[in-house]
Amino acid sequence: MKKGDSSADSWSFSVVIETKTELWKKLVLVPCKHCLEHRNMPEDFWGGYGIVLDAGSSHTNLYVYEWPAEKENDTGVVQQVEVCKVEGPGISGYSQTTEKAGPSLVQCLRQAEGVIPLKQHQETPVYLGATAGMRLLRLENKDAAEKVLSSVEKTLRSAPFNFQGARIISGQEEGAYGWITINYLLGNFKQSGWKKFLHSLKSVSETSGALDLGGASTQITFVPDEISSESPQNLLYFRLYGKDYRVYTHSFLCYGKDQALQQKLARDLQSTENSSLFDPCFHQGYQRTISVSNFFKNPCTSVEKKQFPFSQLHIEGEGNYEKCRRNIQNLFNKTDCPYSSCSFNGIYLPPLQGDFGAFSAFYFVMNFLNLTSDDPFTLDEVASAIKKFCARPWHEVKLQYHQIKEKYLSEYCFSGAYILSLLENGYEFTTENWKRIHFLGKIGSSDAGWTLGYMLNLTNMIPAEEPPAPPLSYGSYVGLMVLCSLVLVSVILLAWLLFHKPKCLQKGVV
Ligand SMILES: O=c1[nH]cnc2c1ncn2[C@@H]1O[C@H](COP(=O)(O)OP(=O)(O)O)[C@@H](O)[C@H]1O
Ligand SMILES: [Ca+2]
Repeated sequence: MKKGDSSADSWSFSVVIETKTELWKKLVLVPCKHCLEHRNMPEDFWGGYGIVLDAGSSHTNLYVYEWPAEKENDTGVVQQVEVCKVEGPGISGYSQTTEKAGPSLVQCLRQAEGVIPLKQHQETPVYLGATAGMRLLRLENKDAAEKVLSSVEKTLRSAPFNFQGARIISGQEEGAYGWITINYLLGNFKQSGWKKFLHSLKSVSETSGALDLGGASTQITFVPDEISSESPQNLLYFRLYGKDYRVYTHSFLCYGKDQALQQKLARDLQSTENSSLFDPCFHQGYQRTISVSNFFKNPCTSVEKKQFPFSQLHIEGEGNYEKCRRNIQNLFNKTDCPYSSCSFNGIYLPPLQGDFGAFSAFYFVMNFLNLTSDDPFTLDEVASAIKKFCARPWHEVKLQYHQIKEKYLSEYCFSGAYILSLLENGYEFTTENWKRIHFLGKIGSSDAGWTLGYMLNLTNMIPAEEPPAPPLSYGSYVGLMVLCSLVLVSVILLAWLLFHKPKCLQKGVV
């Protein structure tokens, strides 16, 4: 397979999805020495930069990562040094003008050129991973999705970096790489000292679960207490630093916050005979008009398609949080569950376990609502804060937050209510384990998201086996030598005292 062939999903990736037994679908991190050769990367790859473009449904972000020259024996050494938000929509927004998708990335690629030293440009790998917006476009119009990918590939190949592929990643990968990122940044994979000792007593290491909310999909990934083989497509197996991890993951397409709103509106439309609608999830006084004909082209709403005697729908806000929650609840089908336990829509979910890092739109929304403090808010406090915000009239909200984009501002009430519905009704977080959700924007200098995990894996930076202990540092070596010398001198002194007792002691003279 040729380098950079974006049509192949697994050509040079050290993550390969394979079915090892009937029961396990395994996502194995292969310790592949040869991977670097396959990817035309220099052997002395350590000490450099890597670029990942996160082509999300709403927009594309370019991240530059840097790692030190020494292959350190600890996690958390790879760091984000730059992020650039691409102007305009996500690449799936170029379905009508596919040739413009690639050029939209040029400005951020130039910015990366300024950050990375010139002599390292050629060896710097660049990857683009597209998520749910492109998964939806592929469902709606495969040809347009391919053209968009070709356009971005063309642009990335013309940049001075080492192009490594532009592809649509699966929801399972998105969940897995998000989980890898946050646990890598939190230092959960490699422990030292007492922490390592404590963890070695347990069969499974303590890791943090990952909750990712995008515009078009949402992912939940964690290590459950007991693993059942009921739903193999939700189970992944990793071996990292010599430890096995059995991870549950699921990605819900159409349940990112933008598509969830589209789904909600599509349902509301079913019960209206006229061209205007009151919506409890928008502030009182807020108005929006949507085109009905475009609305049902989207795979997330197409099942609700029917003929309407009007082409424009006029929406008016009511600002009623409780009604909004009831309205959103209809998106989660909790009736049929073919497994021992489910989240919604008949999808297996094992009992929730441990702490969770909630990032991307989970963080953006909760941060806007001032609900992300270190001393976590209770579930009741969060609900009443969102209720209060939803009840504020639109003119007042707009006046106070005039600097915020109207699209975001007008939807924070819906988004807050949706986040609570997803977590409380969808995944069934309770008042008790709500405390274990931590809303994270960054960990250190790096954004929480799937991109770092993706790059760490593709550059083979997380080994399957624990690397041998490093040689001692100079300081520790000197310290050890001094300690040995002291012990040796003490032993000689003690022996001398025992075998050559001073005469005064031998004669019992005091
Ligand atoms: O500052 C912000 N405030 C509120 N929402 C934001 C902000 N920045 C990004 N978002 C939202 O976060 C979500 C990011 O989703 P993304 O584009 O990654 O989609 P995907 O992961 O489903 O492909 C979108 O809904 C976007 O509108
Ligand atoms: Ca995303």
